[in-house]
Amino acid sequence: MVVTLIGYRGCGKSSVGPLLARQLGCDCVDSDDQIEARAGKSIREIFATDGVDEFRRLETEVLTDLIAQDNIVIAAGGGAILAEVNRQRIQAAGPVVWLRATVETLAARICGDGTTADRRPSLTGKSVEVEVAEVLKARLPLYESTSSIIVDSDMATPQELADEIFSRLPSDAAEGKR
Ligand SMILES: Nc1ncnc2c1ncn2[C@@H]1O[C@H](COP(=O)(O)OP(=O)(O)O)[C@@H](O)[C@H]1O
Ligand SMILES: O=C(O)C1=C[C@@H](OP(=O)(O)O)[C@@H](O)[C@H](O)C1
Ligand SMILES: [Mg+2]
Repeated sequence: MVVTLIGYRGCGKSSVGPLLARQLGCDCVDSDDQIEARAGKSIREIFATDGVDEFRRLETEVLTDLIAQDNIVIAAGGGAILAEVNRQRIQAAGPVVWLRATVETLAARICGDGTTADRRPSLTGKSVEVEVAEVLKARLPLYESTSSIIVDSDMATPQELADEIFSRLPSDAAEGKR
């Protein structure tokens, strides 16, 4: 059973993932942690030194390895759905959960998150509000079409979201089978 959490930066994938994994009795792995560990540098440094294409290559490599593990919740990065190969692999592996949120919520959470600096280099060079609005608009069809479960993250706590996702997973996923 592989459950993958997708959604825009700040929607709460990294916060909800460990809570959901606890309920499922499995581990949660954050793909950004794995990418940084493999590269030996922060995501900001990867973007600056190696470029965004190298970051996306590492992201595909990490996701592929994580999916090969059984019994795992994957907190994906917000751009994981950009590559078709990633979309196909996470869909084939099990339930894909989109944590949907408004531009206002996402911008507020990104700006209020102390880890943003190293983990979330600018994607466009524009202000956070403008970037979220533009990039989210472009990605919305991919989040929607890739997900099998959608939860609204604006008004709920991470624990409430984990509870909702757990209750909506196919029963075989909750039993540790795919
Ligand atoms: N449901 C929520 N309600 C309020 N704040 C949240 C919620 N989920 C996440 N946050 C906060 O938003 C910021 C980004 O969360 P994070 O889990 O890192 O998102 P993602 O991994 O999707 O980018 C963090 O500061 C986190 O504490
Ligand atoms: O949306 C994106 O393109 C990205 C999202 C980030 O992860 P979070 O969604 O966990 O912030 C991280 O993978 C990187 O900065 C790229
Ligand atoms: Mg994250």
